[in-house]
Amino acid sequence: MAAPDDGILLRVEDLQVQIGTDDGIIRPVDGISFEMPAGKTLCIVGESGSGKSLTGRALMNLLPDRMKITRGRVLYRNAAGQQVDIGALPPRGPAIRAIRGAEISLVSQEPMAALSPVHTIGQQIEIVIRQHLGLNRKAARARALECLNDVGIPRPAERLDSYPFEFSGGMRQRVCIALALACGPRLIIADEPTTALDVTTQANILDLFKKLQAEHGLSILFITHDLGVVADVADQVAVMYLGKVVERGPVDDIFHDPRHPYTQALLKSVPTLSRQRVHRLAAIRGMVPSAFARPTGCPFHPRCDHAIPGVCDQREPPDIALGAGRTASCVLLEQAKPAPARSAASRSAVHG
Ligand SMILES: Nc1ncnc2c1ncn2[C@@H]1O[C@H](COP(=O)(O)OP(=O)(O)OP(=O)(O)O)[C@@H](O)[C@H]1O
Repeated sequence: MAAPDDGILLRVEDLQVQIGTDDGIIRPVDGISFEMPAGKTLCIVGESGSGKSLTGRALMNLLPDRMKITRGRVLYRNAAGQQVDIGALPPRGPAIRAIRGAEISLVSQEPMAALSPVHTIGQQIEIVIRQHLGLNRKAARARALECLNDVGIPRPAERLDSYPFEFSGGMRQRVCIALALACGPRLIIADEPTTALDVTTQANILDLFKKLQAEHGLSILFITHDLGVVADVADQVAVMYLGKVVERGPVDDIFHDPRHPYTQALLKSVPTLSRQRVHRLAAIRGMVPSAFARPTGCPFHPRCDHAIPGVCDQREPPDIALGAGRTASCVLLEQAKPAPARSAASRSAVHG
């Protein structure tokens, strides 16, 4: 079906992912909704176990065995301008294979796991190009060279014949990004791509994503637990907690006017140069509960300083609309008025 171009590349509606385990069924992604504007970066942020990675994989219909999408839609506007529900496609069928790796590609945290140790990086990039773009060997090699060049690998013509172990961690992540770029994708899902890297290399890789976005008009879904990374790269933010998107909106609104108690607590737990001098950091009390021990009502209520007994432990909070593209799910906000529009102020709260 042809879709009107409203600037939204991907619209996730009420998405739920279920896992059948030996101990029962769990729902690590439990009815989430958000939109990805074309050519922008959306960060999904939250603590470990909040369901960020499985959300990213569900968007590519690339879930591990025993997991499936049980509710909702992943509406993607493809290169031909048609709207496709990715979640409804057979996970191993030709339709999703034509999208995965070609229009939507994945960069994960551990480059060594994504690359074959026994093939040169040239061979690995060329095979993807030949598969999806149908180019001959010579043209595929030229395209692979262009990709290595694009991601800043020095002496790219020589490095095409190197094996992954011959690269440093940061250069290996650049190779993975080159692989993800090889077929000219429209959306890159980057799952904690800098977590395993030292701080300087991390900053270089974040700059690379920004450069590639500016040059190729890429949309990027960036999954991270690090609010410093969010402040650096995000246009839009979705905050996840225990399988739910508890707050979402433009990055400046999330940093300067967080409305959900979980977002507020996350921000208070981030060191800043000015805050370090005068305040102790506030850790969020307690732990993210196991997916098997999901609290009733609001999933955050056992750790929330503002929880109202008899309400937050009983009632699932509704998504409250707080302005354009802005929602938060908390009963405390039910009487809230839309926040005033914010200017693109600095995100110095995290950068210090
Ligand atoms: N293979 C699996 N089998 C059973 N449960 C799983 C599996 N993978 C994930 N889960 C469950 O789903 C939850 C969400 O996992 P997910 O990897 O999406 O979290 P995350 O927010 O990306 O955290 P992290 O940063 O630690 O990966 C986990 O806490 C776990 O309960």
